[in-house]
Amino acid sequence: MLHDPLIEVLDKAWIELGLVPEKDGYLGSGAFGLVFKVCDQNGVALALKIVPDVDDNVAELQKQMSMTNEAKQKYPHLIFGVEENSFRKFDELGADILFSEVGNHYSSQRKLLLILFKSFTTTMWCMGMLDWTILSTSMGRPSELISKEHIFAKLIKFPRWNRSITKI
Ligand SMILES: Nc1ncnc2c1ncn2[C@@H]1O[C@H](COP(=O)(O)OP(=O)(O)OP(=O)(O)O)[C@@H](O)[C@H]1O
Repeated sequence: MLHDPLIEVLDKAWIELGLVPEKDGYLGSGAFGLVFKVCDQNGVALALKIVPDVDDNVAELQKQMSMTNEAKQKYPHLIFGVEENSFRKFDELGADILFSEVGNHYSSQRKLLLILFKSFTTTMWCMGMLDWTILSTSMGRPSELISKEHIFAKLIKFPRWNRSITKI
């Protein structure tokens, strides 16, 4: 039978932290570990991350714990917390850590924010083009119509241009 040190880390973490594994609880994997949904003894869902003891994984996990704690102090509503005293190191096997929330992991939030940001900049860009088109159409009209008032009348519909109207 094959021996996988990560399975041993998982077993030890469950026992030491008094956790109940969730059926189909696999949440995902990152660059250096696996994450599972588990429940504490009060039935509260938590995310358990385990890493194998290869390269600097264990040290990285410890670093992630301190950085998460620092970030949580600064932005309590944005960051998932780490459960107190949940970091365990199992010699030559790996380590674990327990995050206090299961939900939209920050990587999916990051993707959502990126999509929102891209749509926002595209909209702004299109609106800028629209303003520019209106402005150049106005400029192409007979000179008696190219008055500040005429352009103003067109641009006033676009309040964000109000500041630049004085420059016309
Ligand atoms: N608290 C959580 N709630 C729900 N899903 C989570 C949670 N934490 C992690 N996950 C899932 O597990 C995956 C791996 O998370 P993990 O923290 O190991 O990696 P990462 O943040 O993507 O990158 P890195 O390996 O660099 O830390 C995530 O992409 C996400 O799908």
